[in-house]
Amino acid sequence: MSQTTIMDHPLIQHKIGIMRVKTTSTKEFRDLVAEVAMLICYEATRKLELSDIEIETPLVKTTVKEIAGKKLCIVPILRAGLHMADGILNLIPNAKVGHIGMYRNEETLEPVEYFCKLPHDAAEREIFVVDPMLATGGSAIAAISQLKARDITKIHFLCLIAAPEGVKALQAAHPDVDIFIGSLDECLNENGYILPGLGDAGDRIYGTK
Ligand SMILES: O=P(O)(O)OC[C@H]1O[C@H](OP(=O)(O)OP(=O)(O)O)[C@H](O)[C@@H]1O
Ligand SMILES: O=c1cc[nH]c(=O)[nH]1
Ligand SMILES: [Mg+2]
Repeated sequence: MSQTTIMDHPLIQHKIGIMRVKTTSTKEFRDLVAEVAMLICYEATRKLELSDIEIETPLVKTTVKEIAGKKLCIVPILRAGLHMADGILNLIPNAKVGHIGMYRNEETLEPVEYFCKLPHDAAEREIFVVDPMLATGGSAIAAISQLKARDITKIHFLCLIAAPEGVKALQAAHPDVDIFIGSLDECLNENGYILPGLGDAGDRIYGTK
């Protein structure tokens, strides 16, 4: 049974609050994307399986835990997801990274895919799809459908900000995918932007507006 988890950690709420401020600089915004992604990843990896290994401390032999299998893969949805992936790689540096390029048509709000490159053994991996914004849900739904078409089954979705409309659509389209959300906002506006939101995440990360 999949779950939707909304983060209530004070650090996440504090940092997302700074990201919402329109005068927050590109550099600070970018740094915060990586930091909040890392904090959400901490929760999203809570159920990873562990196995026992024998080691020697400087004093005795003992048994310690390690992540079983070590088959993880982060899949950022370009562009804005890219910097979330960088933050998460600080926590799980040996994860492989796949990329899905997707942008929203500004009039129809439909996602347009322009790139997909995944590790050759992606179907054997536990996948963390990352994108800061879940608005209508179209981009996340299309990206996850693309993964499932390649026989990938163990999928989690991580975002910084979600609209209720997007959460509902994603849950309906992919009920098997766990969703981790930094902040659940109020609604979408008439242009498909999240309110109160933080604006266009990609533009704010890369300074393109
Ligand atoms: O839930 P949706 O309605 O599909 O909207 C969310 C998408 O919109 C943004 O990407 P955008 O299209 O602006 O591309 P960018 O990352 O290149 O800026 C965001 O990063 C998501 O991918
Ligand atoms: O509010 C929104 C909605 C979609 N994409 C963004 O970057 N921001
Ligand atoms: Mg954008």
